[in-house]
Amino acid sequence: MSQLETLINSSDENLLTLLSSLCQGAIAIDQQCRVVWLSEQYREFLNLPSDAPLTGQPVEEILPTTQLPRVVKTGQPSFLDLMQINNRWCAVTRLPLKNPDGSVFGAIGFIFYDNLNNLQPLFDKFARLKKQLVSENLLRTSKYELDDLVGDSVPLLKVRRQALRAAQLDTTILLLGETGTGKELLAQGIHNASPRRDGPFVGINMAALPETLVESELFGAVAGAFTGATKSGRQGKIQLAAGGTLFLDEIADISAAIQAKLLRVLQEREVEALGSNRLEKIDVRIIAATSRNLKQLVDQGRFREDLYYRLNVLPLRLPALRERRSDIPALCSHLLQKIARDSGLPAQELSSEAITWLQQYHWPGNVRELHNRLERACVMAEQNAIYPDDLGADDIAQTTPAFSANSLSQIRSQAEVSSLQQALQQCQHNKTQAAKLLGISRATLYNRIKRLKL
Ligand SMILES: Nc1ncnc2c1ncn2[C@@H]1O[C@H](COP(=O)(O)OP(=O)(O)OP(=O)(O)O)[C@@H](O)[C@H]1O
Repeated sequence: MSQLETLINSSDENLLTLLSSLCQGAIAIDQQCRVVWLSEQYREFLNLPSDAPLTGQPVEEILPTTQLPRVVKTGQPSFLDLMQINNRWCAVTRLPLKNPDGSVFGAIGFIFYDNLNNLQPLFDKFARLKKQLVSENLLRTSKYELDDLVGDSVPLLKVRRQALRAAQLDTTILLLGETGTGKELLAQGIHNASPRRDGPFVGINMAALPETLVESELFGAVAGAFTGATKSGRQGKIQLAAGGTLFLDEIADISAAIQAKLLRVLQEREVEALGSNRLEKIDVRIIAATSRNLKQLVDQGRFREDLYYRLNVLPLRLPALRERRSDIPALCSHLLQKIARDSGLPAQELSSEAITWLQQYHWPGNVRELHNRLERACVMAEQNAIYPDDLGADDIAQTTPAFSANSLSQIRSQAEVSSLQQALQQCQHNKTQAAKLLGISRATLYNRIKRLKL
């Protein structure tokens, strides 16, 4: 029996009666964040049947948006928070339960929802400010759920299962996979399946930022910290993600200086804004992603080994599209419907020739390239269905390289070089258009050009 259960059971109900009378709902959880006690009133408020066995269950299963686990983890109370439960505004107070030595053995939460009329102006203001933050793009909301990851091939189902389990833990996640395989989509899905789903989801593409801006974008800057810094200073993405998830895309593309600063964030959970000498505690879950071989970069001395191990706590690998060709038909129908919805045009059909071509193409840009080719086809198609030419098949020399003793990575590089060259040629060296055609970001295209020494 846990310490908390002993405490509750030994109080011959007095403690429980007292707690229940103080508020309109109360819940106690233990150190493992399992429910130890729930007041009758709270049970009714949550519409839970009176015979449903609740004790012993992870608290998130009863209250998906609860913040009590954070109180257990940090030992910090939150005296007044506003949250919506069952579409009703509630004022919530959460307290950690501590041993005399300060260690936390549980937490208790109280909610108030009746007679809150005097708090209505506060609720209105809170809702208004939240809306304003979203509209000013300061509070990012993530739109994708794990179910939006289309496909039922074995490797996709595996990664979706792993992601669902990973979402419940608060550890750092490293998403691996080629460009366009859905890493950002998966990161959003994990955030939305995690206890942090009500917090912000803040994404940052490390490769797209000029070196000079990375530091202030990520860690923030105090007023006047550098030439061009705003008068009021700038909040960093890490601070903006407080209480939520920070998604660091293209993590391999950061300088040694940023690697060192990020290591401190991961190790100490502290951040120091540019120009400040104050360390600020932060509460974010980090999901990093890369399409590059991070371990190889570590071996080459181009990425810090200690940072690599801090990031690689829970690696999830997204399969390339060519490794899950059986998902192509479902993806096509999903993407064609999306394109039709976005453009307002009727959804196009694929000819059997197009399906064959889609199944055998090597997809260097993965799902993003599939989306772009289908979008282009919807514009190009002159007949009542999409044909391979509409998908740009004639632009690609689809020559299967004759087998030689080349290593897989050599073959892959050759394929990359040839598709990059063709795309650049086709777009008269306009990099934005070439990146779009290949289904990769401009930053990725620049990286590839540099890496492949084109
Ligand atoms: N399994 C999938 N189901 C549906 N859509 C997908 C899937 N995978 C990727 N997509 C779509 O493909 C596009 C690219 O995905 P995303 O941006 O998540 O890839 P990425 O791996 O993060 O790419 P990069 O490495 O270039 O940043 C997005 O429009 C995304 O919605």
